[in-house]
Amino acid sequence: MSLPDPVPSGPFLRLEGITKIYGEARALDGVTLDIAQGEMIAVIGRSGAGKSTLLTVINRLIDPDGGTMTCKGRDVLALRGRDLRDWRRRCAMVFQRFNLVARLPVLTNVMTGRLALRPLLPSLLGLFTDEDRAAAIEALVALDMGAQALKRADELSGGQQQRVAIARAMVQDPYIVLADEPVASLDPRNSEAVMDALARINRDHGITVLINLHSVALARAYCPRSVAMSAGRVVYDGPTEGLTPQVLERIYGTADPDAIEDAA
Ligand SMILES: Nc1ncnc2c1ncn2[C@@H]1O[C@H](COP(=O)(O)OP(=O)(O)OP(=O)(O)O)[C@@H](O)[C@H]1O
Repeated sequence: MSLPDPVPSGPFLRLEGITKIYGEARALDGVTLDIAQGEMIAVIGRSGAGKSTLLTVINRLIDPDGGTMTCKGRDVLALRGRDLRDWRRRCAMVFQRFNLVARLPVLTNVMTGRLALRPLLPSLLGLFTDEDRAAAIEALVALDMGAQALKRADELSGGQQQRVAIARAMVQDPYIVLADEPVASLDPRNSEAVMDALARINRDHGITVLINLHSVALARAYCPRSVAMSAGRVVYDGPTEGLTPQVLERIYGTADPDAIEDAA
């Protein structure tokens, strides 16, 4: 899909009335959201609130049952074939479990992000170009992971593996990185390194970042804007500093940070 170059402000992605129903569960229930290019947004809320579903609908891994989604005015839900593949690579996902190939070198893992940019046959054969290699090294260096490039992925700590996954997302040349609980399985030091990496790609490369987080403290430290979900609905959308104890009580039923982490 050929979109105009990203602009620094104004709605980039617009969701209106997005609904996703699984049997009895309304995973998303009329979600309306405007996202500007270059934002770094935390998505918070209790377990089952719809946070993961929101990211996968944006990426179009799943399609909603209702509502509209536009990117710079273009109907994202109408994209098919090559345009849809292009959209998915422009919305790079980062998962809690990294999804790296354990026995392959870090560099190869990152280069697989480039496969989405290429015709199917070379992709199937896993053939990488010098350009792929250069892009992968550049992304690793940008995230202070250059020295690890030739190690096997499973030799790295969880935080380092997640930074490799972020480098892999970067070489997809994304408009937006959708990170689904990227630090949920990491200790505080590694969580910070991963959040720093996401903040860096946001700040230095202008990539919009949407992160599902269990921790309100991390949202406060890294994300100027928070979107809180409850039962598939957006119940708060505004500055993260506006998450007062009263607002948290409304979102989680408690304002106690430990109880919030357990509920999320
Ligand atoms: N594939 C599916 N089939 C059936 N129900 C689903 C499916 N995916 C999600 N749901 C339901 O949709 C609702 C929202 O789930 P979702 O995973 O988006 O929540 P979440 O906020 O990301 O939760 P968590 O923080 O636990 O990951 C839940 O009730 C969940 O059980």
